[in-house]
Amino acid sequence: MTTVLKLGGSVVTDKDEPETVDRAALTDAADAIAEANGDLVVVHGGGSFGHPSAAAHGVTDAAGTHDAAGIREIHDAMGELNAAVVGALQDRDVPALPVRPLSVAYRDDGGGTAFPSEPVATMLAERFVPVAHGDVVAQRGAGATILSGDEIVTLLAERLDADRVGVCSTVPGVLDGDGEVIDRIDDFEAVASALGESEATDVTGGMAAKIRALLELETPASVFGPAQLRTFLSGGRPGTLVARDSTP
Ligand SMILES: Nc1ncnc2c1ncn2[C@@H]1O[C@H](COP(=O)(O)OP(=O)(O)OP(=O)(O)O)[C@@H](O)[C@H]1O
Ligand SMILES: C=C(C)CCOP(=O)(O)O
Repeated sequence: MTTVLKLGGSVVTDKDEPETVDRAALTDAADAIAEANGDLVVVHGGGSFGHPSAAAHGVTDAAGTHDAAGIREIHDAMGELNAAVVGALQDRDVPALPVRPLSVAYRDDGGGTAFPSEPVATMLAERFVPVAHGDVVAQRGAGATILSGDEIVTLLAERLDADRVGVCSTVPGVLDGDGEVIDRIDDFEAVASALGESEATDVTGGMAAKIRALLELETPASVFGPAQLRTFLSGGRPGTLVARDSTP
């Protein structure tokens, strides 16, 4: 059983304070992951590390830069957060290892992304827990652009033929216009009017971009909040199920 789990940057950082880890939330998430069984790939987002730094350099998932110092700054900020996540997991005896996208992933001039999955698959085969993150990556014709953790989740889930996909964000699921959790989404347009951007600085499009990415997947994905992480990791389906067909 292979599970790909995204830990939202908004969960593991304080999105209102620049480059600040939310230690309590990260500890809770690491405790839940330490109890999980099966092959697990963790991907985390940018939160108050990647997003402000990308915004400061005018870089998004569509707008690139050739400023090498700026690219390094974004990558370093994400490296710092990645070290905190890997460290919290290793502190709980989870055999976590960092996976840094800038060194392996790239985009073509149409924005198509390649993320070689062999290093991740080999880590899994050796019983490690790979921990990748949203990052800045080279893009042909554009310098470098932002690759979101959500897109990495979909790319790795496909390449690794994942059985389960979970996206843990600060919200208990995707909310409708009345603030109620939507049980299931199989069509973007049906929910588009309720989907917005993130409330914090976010260069990759918040919930709307997340749902678009997850609807590309063959494997159904769950979107849920931190309080439901254990439920998801023990086989439950909390929050919103994003599934483009009738697969359960
Ligand atoms: N209909 C909606 N339902 C739920 N959340 C929504 C909705 N519309 C907009 N949002 C916003 O989307 C945010 C989640 O997207 P965001 O990209 O910030 O999360 P994340 O993946 O946890 O963080 P990061 O992008 O840093 O990894 C929520 O915190 C909320 O502010
Ligand atoms: C902003 C950077 C560098 C990463 C974005 O990843 P996301 O938070 O998953 O959208």
